[in-house]
Amino acid sequence: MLTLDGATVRYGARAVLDGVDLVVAEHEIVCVLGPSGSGKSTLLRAVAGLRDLDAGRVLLGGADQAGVPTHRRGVGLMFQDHQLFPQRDVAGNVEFGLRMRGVDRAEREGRAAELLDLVGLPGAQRRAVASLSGGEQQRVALARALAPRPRLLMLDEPLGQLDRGLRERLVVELRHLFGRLGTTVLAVTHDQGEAFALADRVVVMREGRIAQSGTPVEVWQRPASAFVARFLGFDNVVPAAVSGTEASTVWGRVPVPAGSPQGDRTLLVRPAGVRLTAPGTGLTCRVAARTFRGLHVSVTLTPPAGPPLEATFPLGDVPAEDAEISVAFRAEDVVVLDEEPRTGP
Ligand SMILES: Nc1ncnc2c1ncn2[C@@H]1O[C@H](COP(=O)(O)OP(=O)(O)OP(=O)(O)O)[C@@H](O)[C@H]1O
Repeated sequence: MLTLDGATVRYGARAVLDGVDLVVAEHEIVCVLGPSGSGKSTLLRAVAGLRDLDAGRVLLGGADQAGVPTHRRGVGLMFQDHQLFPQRDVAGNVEFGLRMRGVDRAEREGRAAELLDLVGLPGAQRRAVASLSGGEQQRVALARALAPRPRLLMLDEPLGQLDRGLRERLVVELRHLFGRLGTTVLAVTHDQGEAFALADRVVVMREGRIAQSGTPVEVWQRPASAFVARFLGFDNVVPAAVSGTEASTVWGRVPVPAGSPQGDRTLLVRPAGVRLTAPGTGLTCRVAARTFRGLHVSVTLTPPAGPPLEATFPLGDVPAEDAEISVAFRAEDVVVLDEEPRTGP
């Protein structure tokens, strides 16, 4: 459906999109994730034809899009800054793209009714945009983007403005809706929870390049690098010398899964992989902080050397603040990252 082939965009001397190769298959939902400024929006704008490439190609359905204007690319856009027309009612907004394409009135009205049903706003045609809640406006924007039946739907921070509860609900609805319609989706977000809930495949960007691409489970279980691990919120990342099923680290010896990469590496220890042991039998740490998080407690530990260690303990099994405790590591929650660590300070 969509192929980016060495896609490059420069501002001055700086490549904000740096030779990106990406393929999105028909019916696939791909979410591009990355920190602010990593080039996510630029990637979408390049695919939409809102920004020309300085090198490389964008192909849609196999056809090179160089010189093809946005409205002829057959893509639907729902962008952060792409607000609804406040002076039009809901139907006027949803039908906008169809009117531009000269679709007759009966068909426009039929399509608008169908889409408003789909997005959970049946019968809202005559409502004023200003009378809608943020979530309802987002649904109307989605119906508007879907109305012309785009071959590719592109979303930039689709749920960015909404509060967390509503976002979590809408993201599940969106995934069902796209599945039902068979829509191919390329979405951009800085919210990893949103990306993981929505996507068939997640693409993590760093400084204009793809740092990792994989299913949500693959990326979550095996971050490709310390950058990706930290971006996902894992802070227990240390250099390690791996030999067999053991690694030597600043936190002492840490068991690693069989078949892990060997030699000088970077190690990720998931917080769930830090467990309490009998006093004196493991790594002695001081409890620096505790944060209650529903069903478990996040605990920051100060080991004798090296960076703080993040652990999660079940409620009821939580050491007191300032206590000295002994911890060991569970191999199944340890990941030896594939990348070679950087040398130097
Ligand atoms: N018109 C422009 N002129 C100069 N630099 C630009 C321009 N547009 C974007 N940039 C720069 O390109 C880089 C990538 O921007 P982009 O908007 O693609 O990032 P992003 O990952 O979408 O970030 P965010 O999550 O903050 O929206 C940024 O450093 C930005 O400052």
